[in-house]
Amino acid sequence: MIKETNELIVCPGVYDGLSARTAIEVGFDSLYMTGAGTSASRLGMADLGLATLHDMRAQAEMICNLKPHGPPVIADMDTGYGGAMMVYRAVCEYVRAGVAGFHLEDQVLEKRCGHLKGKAVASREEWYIRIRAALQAKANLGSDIVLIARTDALQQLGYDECIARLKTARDLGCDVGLLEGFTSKEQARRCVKDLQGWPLLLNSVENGASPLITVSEARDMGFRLMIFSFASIAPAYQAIRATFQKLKDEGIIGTKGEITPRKIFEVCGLDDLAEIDMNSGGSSFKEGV
Ligand SMILES: C[C@](O)(C(=O)O)[C@H](CC(=O)O)C(=O)O
Repeated sequence: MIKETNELIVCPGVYDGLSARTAIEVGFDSLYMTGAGTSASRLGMADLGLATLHDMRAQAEMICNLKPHGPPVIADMDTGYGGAMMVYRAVCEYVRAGVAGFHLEDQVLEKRCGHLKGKAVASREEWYIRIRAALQAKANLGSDIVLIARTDALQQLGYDECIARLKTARDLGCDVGLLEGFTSKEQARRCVKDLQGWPLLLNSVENGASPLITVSEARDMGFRLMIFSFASIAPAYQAIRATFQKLKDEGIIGTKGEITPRKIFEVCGLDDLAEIDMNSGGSSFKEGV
């Protein structure tokens, strides 16, 4: 997709099957699987490097295969979960899962969300080893999976170090760059200029370390991809908490009339499934559903 268009590709962050289905219902044609959201929903754990390759691949595989020709999914690959061999294996697993693109970062293995304090990054060479391993996997599988090089070095080592790392990542053959945690709009604009000609991804995390940048601002700045990591996990938490509080206080849930069980199941493919059954001569839906 990134090679077919010069338009900014906007990906809402999804963290589970229902949030992915909801983004598809709204009409997004590409999705981002957030690692923070996967860790929160699958493990009930903070984004501190606890989600394993197995957790991430399984969630990505489910999301990528909800619809036969569903929207392409960019998935978080954190640090690649180990050294060269592990990164190689992670890329092979993401390719087989149907992932369209992934970001691979330079934090130490005991990583944390890019918008928290106290991050530590691995050496340049350690990150390049991860990248070379990922590129080998791509080449050996003949895969066009998009490799997004993400640096988290800004907080610890400053802007110039990020640009140096990203330039090398670009020269090694990464498809897209991502500088995590811009501290100003000016810095974001400057980064696009400093890496001109190479597609860059902007990670928007409201109330995180970076200023709020809108889709149209990101487009004007020249970013090519934009992910909204917390687009579903934050509102989901807000809505679930408010509802639970209402249940606790008032003894009811208070769901709007149009949100029936059937409506939720429709979002989750009810009609497609009924069609498959009927086309196969099944009778599960003869009396309606
Ligand atoms: C992009 C990210 O890796 C994610 O998991 O969605 C996180 C988002 C977040 O935790 O704020 C990150 O920016 O590190």
